[in-house]
Parts: sequence; C-alpha cells; structure tokens
Amino acid sequence: MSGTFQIRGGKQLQGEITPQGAKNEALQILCAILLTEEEVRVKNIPDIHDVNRLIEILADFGVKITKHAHGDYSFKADSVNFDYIKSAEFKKDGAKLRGSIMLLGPMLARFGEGYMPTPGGDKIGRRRLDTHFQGFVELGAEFRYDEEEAWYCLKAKQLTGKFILLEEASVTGTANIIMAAVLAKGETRIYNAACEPYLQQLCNMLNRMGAKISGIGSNLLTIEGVNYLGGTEHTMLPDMVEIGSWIGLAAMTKSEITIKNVEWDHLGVIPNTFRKLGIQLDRSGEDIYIPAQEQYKIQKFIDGSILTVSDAPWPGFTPDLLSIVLVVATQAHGTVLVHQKMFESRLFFVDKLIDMGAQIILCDPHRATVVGLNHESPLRGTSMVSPDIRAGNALLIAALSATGQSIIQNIEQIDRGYENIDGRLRAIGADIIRI
Ligand SMILES: CC(=O)N[C@H]1[C@@H](OP(=O)(O)OP(=O)(O)OC[C@H]2O[C@@H](n3ccc(=O)[nH]c3=O)[C@H](O)[C@@H]2O)O[C@H](CO)[C@@H](O)[C@@H]1O
Ligand SMILES: C=C(OP(=O)(O)O)C(=O)O
Repeated sequence: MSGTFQIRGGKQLQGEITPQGAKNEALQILCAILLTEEEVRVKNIPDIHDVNRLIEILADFGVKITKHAHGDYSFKADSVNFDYIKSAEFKKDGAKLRGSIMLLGPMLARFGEGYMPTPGGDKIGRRRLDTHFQGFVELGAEFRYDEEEAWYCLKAKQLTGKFILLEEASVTGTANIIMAAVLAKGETRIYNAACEPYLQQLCNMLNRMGAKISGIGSNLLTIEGVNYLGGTEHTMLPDMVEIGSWIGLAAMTKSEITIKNVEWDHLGVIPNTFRKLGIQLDRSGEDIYIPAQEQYKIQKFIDGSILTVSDAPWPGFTPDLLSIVLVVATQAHGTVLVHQKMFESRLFFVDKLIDMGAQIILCDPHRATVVGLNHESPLRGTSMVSPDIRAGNALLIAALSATGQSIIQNIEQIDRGYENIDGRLRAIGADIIRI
C-alpha cells in the first residue's frame, strides 16, 4: 500500500458516512479475549493497521482465529504459546503499537506471568506506564524492568484484590488493572479509574464473561474476583474520534453530511464542544445531521472571554479530538484557545497549517490560539508529512478544504486508525487518491 495521499481540495462534499468500530475499544477487547479458554466473538472490529497488528500478535501467541465476515471474528485462546511472548519476534511485534501493553493484565491474571517490550503508538510526548505497573504490584505481582532490553516482566503466583488509588486516570492503565483484577482473589477497588466508553464496554463484556464489576462508568470500580471467565459476544461502539472528525470535515468543507449510527448516548461532550465552535449539528435518531454551513461562529464564555477547548479524562473532552478542533477553528469566525493538557508534543503540526495560511499562535507546546479566517480566505494546498494519527487526519481535513493540490506523506500514520479513509471520503465526493 502506498504511503502518500494526493488531494485536490476546495470541493463541497455530500452524503452519508458510517463510522468504523472504535480503535481504542478494539485494542482493549482483543486483549481481553486472552482471559478465557472459551470462544469470544467480536463484531465491528475496524480494519486498521493497529488492530490488525494486534490480531497477528494473538495468532502468533497461539489464539485460534476465525473470520466470519468483515470485522466479525471469533477468538479462542485455549492453548497459548509462551515461547512466542519471550521471543525476539514479539519484542519487535509488541513494540509496533500502544495497545499491545494491555496484553499484560490478561497474561498475568490467567498465566501468572507477562512480558512486554516498550510499546509503540503515537510519538506525542512522554507516555509513561507507571500507573499500569503500580497497579499490578499492588495486586501482588513482582515487577522487573530490563532497561537495556526495554523489556517489562511481571510474575505473580496469585493476585490478591485490594484498594488501589491510581496516580492518574490512565485509559490503558485502568484497562490493564481491571483485566488483572477480574481473576484475582477477593475484592479490588480502583479509585481514580478512567471511565471512557472504551472502558465501559470492556467492563460490560467482562461481566458477560462472568466477571463481577460494579461502578461501571464512574471513577470507582469494584471488582469481586472470580475463578473463571467464559466466552461471550461483543460488538464495538462506533469510533467517537472518527465521528468528531467527520463533524469537523463537514464544517471545514461547507458540506451537508449525515454521520450514521453514532450512538449518541456515548458521545459525552463531543457534540456540544463542536457546537461551541458554532457548528450546527442535529440529532436525527442515532444519526448526526450537519447541514451545509457558509459560516460558523465561535462562542465566547458567559463573561465575554475567549473560549478555551481543553482535554480531560472522560467525561471531559478527549485529547484525540483536539487536533480536529484546532483545524476546524482555522476557518471559524472568532478566536479559540486550544489547550492540550495531557500530551506535550501534539500541537507542533500547527506549523503546517500556518504554511497553508491559517492564523495560529503556538503559545507553548500545550497551547495554541487560533484566529479563525471565517472562510474569507481559504487554506492553500501544500506538501506535508503526517506526524501522528490524529494530526494526520486533521491535516487531511485541512487539505480537503484548501484550494489546490496537497500531498500528505507518511499516511501509514493515518491508516493506523482510520479504515479505508480515502475510499470512504471519495464516496462522499472527495478528490483523494493514494499515489
Ligand atoms: C490505545 C489507547 O487507548 N490510546 C489512548 C489512551 O492512551 P494511554 O492509555 O496511553 O494514555 P493515558 O490515559 O495513560 O495518558 C495519556 C496522557 O495523559 C496524561 N494524563 C492522564 C490522565 C490524567 O488524569 N492526567 C494526565 O496528565 C498521562 O500522563 C499521559 O501523558 O488514552 C489517551 C488519553 O485519552 C488517548 O490519547 C490515546 O488515544
Ligand atoms: C494516541 C492515539 O493512539 P495510540 O495510543 O495507539 O498511540 C490515538 O488513538 O489518538
């Protein structure tokens, strides 16, 4: 597959787009299948690089995998190959994505040991894993980090439940600790737990497998350990990050777009955050309808001060959509401060937007002030390199709104998280090809 997109921007798009299954949920759910020897069927799995890599790791680990249809697989981890997990091959494979880190909790819970190289994922600043290992240690695991090999090792004959106060509400950290605790002896309580829909879905699936988790959706989870988990079926939610991206795309390209089956109840503050940027979006059953809008005006705070959009652990606004907010603001009427609190290297892509004609001041690595152009002067097409998965999609949206041709290289970073993005965009009228 080629690594470059060629885009001719400035076209109005129109039609319906259906979001893929959620990437970050899929990564959790696929790791959880290791917790049982019985069959787990999972539907709406997005066909994206990160998820496919994790499926390959599971296959190499000895998990039996059957593909029933697009995005619909059964997994059976009734006999696993621990030699693979200790091999040089896994050191390479596991390091290719972030989500692989969540294999550790299930390995430890079911097999009493777990190994992992430093995981990959976006290069968006420091991404520590302390919360994961502190949680495992609190449950009774022995932890060793081989600095030279960047190799994490965990062992535990028996995990025992206890009260764990997390240092930070880490998404993958919470998932890992939950998956370790479901098979631990006694009761675990996790306070300051992350509670993104990804995690709610994971907990609901684990309960269907026989786990006893309560407090789902809150930051205090109570988990009564059980001896055995069985098979189940699970369907991924639509990807909320994609949904937010298509809202942004509609506004930037003045297009009328319907986003199908978004499952509104799981979108939290996302719709209202885009409404604050002045974008009209309406609920139509489970769809989002965005009419073609010539202009959108950023709201101010009640006291008249400039709007800030910042990220926060759920139910706050997800950091994975801030790059989209930023790009959308470049053509809004008004000014907004985008404050990326969690990650320190996720805003540098603004340089490219500035090259394209956007008015942005990068105040520091965490904050950018965007002065919208009110569609009075369009962005200009240019050549760029996708720096990370979300900035890549934001630049793609910028290119679709811009006049002239744009080239985006390193689209591997976009394919990591978005299924057949060029094909789906062409279906609503975009001029985009892989070259
Ligand atoms: C595979 C996967 O699911 N990746 C997601 C997951 O990554 P991941 O689970 O790796 O991210 P974490 O939730 O652990 O932390 C993200 C960053 O925010 C900081 N932090 C986190 C919580 C907190 O209360 N305060 C704080 O400052 C952390 O130090 C870290 O730098 O969650 C991130 C935060 O939603 C998302 O961007 C990633 O897309
Ligand atoms: C940062 C992200 O991914 P990962 O954690 O897999 O790097 C993301 O999905 O926006």
